[in-house]
Amino acid sequence: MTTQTSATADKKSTIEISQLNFYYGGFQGLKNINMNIFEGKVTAFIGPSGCGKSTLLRTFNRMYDLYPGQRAEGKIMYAGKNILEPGQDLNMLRAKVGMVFQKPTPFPMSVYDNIAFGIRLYENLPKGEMDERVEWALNKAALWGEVKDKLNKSGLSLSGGQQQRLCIARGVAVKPEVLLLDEPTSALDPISTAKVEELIGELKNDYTIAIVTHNMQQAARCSDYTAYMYLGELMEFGETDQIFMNPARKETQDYITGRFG
Ligand SMILES: Nc1ncnc2c1ncn2[C@@H]1O[C@H](COP(=O)(O)OP(=O)(O)OP(=O)(O)O)[C@@H](O)[C@H]1O
Repeated sequence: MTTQTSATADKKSTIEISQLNFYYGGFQGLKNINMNIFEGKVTAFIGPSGCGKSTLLRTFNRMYDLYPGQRAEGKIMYAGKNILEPGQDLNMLRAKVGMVFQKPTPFPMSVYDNIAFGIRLYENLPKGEMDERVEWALNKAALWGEVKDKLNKSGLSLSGGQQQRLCIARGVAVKPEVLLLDEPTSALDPISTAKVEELIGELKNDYTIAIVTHNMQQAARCSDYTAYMYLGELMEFGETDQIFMNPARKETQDYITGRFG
């Protein structure tokens, strides 16, 4: 049974999750999840290792569909449709609900093509417009200044922090509505982490963001809402300030104060 505060009741939702169950073969990874992801806000998912944070994030764009034996039941309403139903345009869904992974994963191609590649899958832009879009996306990811003279260099030649911002730029370039960030800073040094956190604060002006993090300070700093998960269940969900200052459940309190796990 999830504890939810009333402050979450009257906000506009981008994604509405109800009675969501998820299975890895015979193992149930998510149990009856009910929550909303609010428009233009950052929602952080926290909880001990293996509690289902990444599993939940991967249902929002049906990333799990790429793996046999994994299935979801219930409802995830996005743009007026239950995306779990058959017959969805998954390429379009993944363009609208983009994802950035824990480890930076640039393609083995130039910085420019790392951005242009994804755009070409969905749009046929003339060269001038493509150049503008690439610059726009790199600017959005706070990377343009550092790479504008290296656009033809390999994406793999950038530092880890720059590679992660390149991946964020790649996600932003196709103009998604939602960005899913799965521990986006866990492989980064503190300076790169601070840059990505600052970026998250700016990106939420244009996008709805869901982030999985092990870093309590990061969740407290970056998010508007926090969801605490445990053993595949959503234990508590509410405004970040309330979850951190005055959680309704003792389990949440124990986790965020480090008395658990
Ligand atoms: N491919 C898989 N096959 C079977 N079980 C899996 C698979 N991936 C994850 N699980 C199980 O599902 C549960 C949830 O895993 P998940 O990766 O979502 O947790 P998490 O909260 O993101 O953990 P972490 O913080 O360690 O990344 C765990 O018990 C895990 O062992």
